[in-house]
Amino acid sequence: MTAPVLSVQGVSKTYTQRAGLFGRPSQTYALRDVSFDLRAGEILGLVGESGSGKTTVGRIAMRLIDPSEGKVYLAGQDVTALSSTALRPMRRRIQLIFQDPSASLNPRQTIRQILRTPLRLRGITDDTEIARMLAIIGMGADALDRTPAMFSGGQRQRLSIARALLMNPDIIVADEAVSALDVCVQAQVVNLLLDLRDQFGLSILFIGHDLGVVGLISDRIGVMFRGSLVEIAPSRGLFERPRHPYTARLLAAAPRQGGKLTPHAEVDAGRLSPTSTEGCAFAALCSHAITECRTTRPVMRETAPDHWTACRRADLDLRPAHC
Ligand SMILES: Nc1ncnc2c1ncn2[C@@H]1O[C@H](COP(=O)(O)OP(=O)(O)OP(=O)(O)O)[C@@H](O)[C@H]1O
Repeated sequence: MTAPVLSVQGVSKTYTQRAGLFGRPSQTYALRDVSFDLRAGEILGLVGESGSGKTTVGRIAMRLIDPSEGKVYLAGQDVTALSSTALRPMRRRIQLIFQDPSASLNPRQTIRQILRTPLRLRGITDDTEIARMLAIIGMGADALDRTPAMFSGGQRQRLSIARALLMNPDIIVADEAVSALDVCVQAQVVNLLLDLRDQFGLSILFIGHDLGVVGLISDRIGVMFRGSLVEIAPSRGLFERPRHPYTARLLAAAPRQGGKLTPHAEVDAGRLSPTSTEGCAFAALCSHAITECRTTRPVMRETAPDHWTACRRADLDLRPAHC
């Protein structure tokens, strides 16, 4: 069996805090003994309430911060032991997408300049890959001379995904990457990430607090609670048979659509018709768009490729105004 693309083993992170100027320092655990593997082409979701340690896991996986204990392996190599110089070529393999693309795209640069930066870092001087990447994210060459402010939030997030992909990574860490977007636009970005996984075999660590969205995009889900990974299971199994009481509480508290949180049961019951025209139009409807992207796409692509392409185009052209 091949090594996981990312392996986090027994990782803990403590911070030292002092109560007031003269207070005694005390240690707080941001993470406690967290272990998991991310496999090639897998989307692993991480959910949990605010402060449960999700972002810390992502930052340690990227070695933006060091763990207090434990090891992180990228493609089998222990990166916790590497110096910052030795780490540099490894860093390219794992790219981060933030919640707020406005903060990560330089407002004074054009999209051409922004997308050229990762290519230059790879020593590539021609722009062919930029045009190809724009097509993948559903944009044309007319985007190149504009600045980030001239795009919607969803378009900016797609552009930041393009920039990350131009580094040619194996892994994307998407930290609350769709949380700030309207639900329609969330569906577009979720669709795009699923496409990228299918096309390029990318592995994605998808961090979020919305169990509905995380459940739909992820193959497996890890549940974080007060710094510990209390449960990790295939997405469907976790929804249907949560093993940890905290997971059950999260599921009970999650907002539902039509009384159901998970779309799997809807598909099984034949309530979604993946290849019908209504199914396609349905995909563009906000509250069901995310549901659709996970459940109908693989079937639609196999059985009705033209329909799937049309549907995907419609989905990419969707504007928040239609919500
Ligand atoms: N630099 C730091 N110094 C001290 N404590 C920190 C630091 N960074 C994170 N923490 C603490 O570690 C814990 C985990 O934080 P983290 O941001 O990973 O949680 P999270 O699940 O991503 O939360 P959110 O969803 O709100 O982003 C929190 O209690 C946080 O206050």
